[in-house]
Amino acid sequence: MTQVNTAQIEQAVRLILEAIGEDPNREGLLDTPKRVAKMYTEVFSGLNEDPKEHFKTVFGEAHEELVLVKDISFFSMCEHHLVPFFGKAHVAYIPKGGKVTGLSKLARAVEAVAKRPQLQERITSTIADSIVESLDPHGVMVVVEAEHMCMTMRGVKKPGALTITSAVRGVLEKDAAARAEVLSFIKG
Ligand SMILES: Nc1nc2c(ncn2[C@@H]2O[C@H](COP(=O)(O)OP(=O)(O)OP(=O)(O)O)[C@@H](O)[C@H]2O)c(=O)[nH]1
Ligand SMILES: [Zn+2]
Repeated sequence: MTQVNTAQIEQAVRLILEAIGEDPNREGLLDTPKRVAKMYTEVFSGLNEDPKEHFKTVFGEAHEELVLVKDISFFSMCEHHLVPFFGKAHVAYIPKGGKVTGLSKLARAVEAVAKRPQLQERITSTIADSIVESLDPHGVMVVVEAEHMCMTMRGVKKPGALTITSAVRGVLEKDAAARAEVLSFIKG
């Protein structure tokens, strides 16, 4: 497991504060480097986690129809600007051969993948591929909707703009009606 170098983060934050013309020794900022190091340790904790680990929990249930956990809230950090993007992930799969995983494990996998410097597209496809590799299901569909702070608080400044990404695997790739059913459940 990679250990986060908090001393290095603290040093870097002090340098950034100096670089913007702040005084890192003024009272209000004294503990800031330490707080930021603690915060980064938390928000990047997914770097130490393999989402597939969570899918080791399987129940031998003969359910070979849709399972959808929707509205899984997540917070991630855009790898280009290191500011947050956040929203909801919807994770659907059709189990095969009695490989049904715990419902919370789908949300745990989202957390593991989101808590890294990320791209929304990569979050979406990594979750889908982890389910395929671990559970070998009939099909998977992951839809992620998020607002990117780098598009709202800075740069192009478009608050409310929502980015939607999807990753579809297996039978859901070919079956438009099944895909539509998943989408209708997500919307409903
Ligand atoms: N595809 C994708 N792009 C992202 C994501 N998060 C942020 N971006 C984009 O990454 C791009 C980086 O563009 P650059 O031109 O290198 O950086 P920039 O000058 O800060 O760009 P602006 O945001 O347009 O000001 C921007 O268009 C962001 O909107 C993401 O999850 N997926
Ligand atoms: Zn960004």
